[in-house]
Amino acid sequence: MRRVTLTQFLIEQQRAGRTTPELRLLIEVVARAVKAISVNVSKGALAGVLGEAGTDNVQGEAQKKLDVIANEILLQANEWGGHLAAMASEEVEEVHQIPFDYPKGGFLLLFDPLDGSSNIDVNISVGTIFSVLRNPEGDGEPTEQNFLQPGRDQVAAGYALYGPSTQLILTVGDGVHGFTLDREMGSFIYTHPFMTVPNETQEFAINASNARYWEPPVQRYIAELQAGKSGPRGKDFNMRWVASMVADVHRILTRGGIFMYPLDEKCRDKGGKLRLMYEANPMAMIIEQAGGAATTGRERIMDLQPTKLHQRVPVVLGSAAEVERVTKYHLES
Ligand SMILES: O=P(O)(O)OC[C@H]1O[C@](O)(COP(=O)(O)O)[C@@H](O)[C@@H]1O
Ligand SMILES: [Mg+2]
Ligand SMILES: [Mg+2]
Repeated sequence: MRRVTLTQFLIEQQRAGRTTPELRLLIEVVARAVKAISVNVSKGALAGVLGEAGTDNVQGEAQKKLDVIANEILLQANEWGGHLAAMASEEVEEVHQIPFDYPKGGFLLLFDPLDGSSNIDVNISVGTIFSVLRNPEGDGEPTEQNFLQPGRDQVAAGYALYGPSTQLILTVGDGVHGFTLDREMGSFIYTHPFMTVPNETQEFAINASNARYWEPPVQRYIAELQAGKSGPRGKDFNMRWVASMVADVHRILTRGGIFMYPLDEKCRDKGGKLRLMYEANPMAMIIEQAGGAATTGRERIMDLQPTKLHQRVPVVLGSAAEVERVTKYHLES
């Protein structure tokens, strides 16, 4: 069987006019960084990368060593070859400018370097999430304001999943494509063309320990699922919660389902739990490109006008029919 590498796939996309040489190279640099992160993640205790870093990030969360390592790998790789003007990361408070003596590129890169940090030390899947925007300053130096573009303006989005195998999932606005890392060859191989989310599902993902804080529409929706065959839905539902958004979303992309981190009394002051610019927006683009839907419970995530780089939002995404139902319950309440 002919094996198509990520590079070959991207060249095909470029030939078909779906991407530019600059965007192709940017994605290749991100993929190279992902390989380096994958090596560190898989070595675990052997490389001494587990445990706390002893520092807090901008959001006041304790950083793990791998949060810091993954962030450094992505920043360094992209400073020197990513056709970028600037970057933004979950682990960095301010916009990270590309060094001054280097020509500015036309894109902005945003990322969550290590998603699912609480799973690092217990050897459960973690990931990296990224989003690419245009630099509205042309070749000028971007400000935080320049990053505050709605998700519908993303030119590419993707994530890497460091699981039993390392996978890279990518969209440049023409469907969702999956690649699996061949560790011996060091190449990402095109294994999952045009991934789609089934419209209906019997599986849901939510942190049920927050049930007492949920709003009434979420209480109603989950109670109906839990009622199973004898309830209004007339069928049984199963539940899964990895607590790594990348892993939970990847399951939904593979076999359908709904993922929710809704607004609740615990996270109301912050606006939600998950970050808009480098968690919700890229995942929303991927899920929509795969035929699913993504809302805050009230509005489409990709239509939100961001107000802050590290803004948090409620997230409801996955199989379209289920997301529509949850959104309808919110709008009716
Ligand atoms: O600990 P909880 O409430 O289950 O939250 C899990 C969620 O938090 C996150 O781990 C947040 O991501 P980070 O690890 O990048 O901070 C998501 O991946 C996941 O969906
Ligand atoms: Mg995260
Ligand atoms: Mg993170």
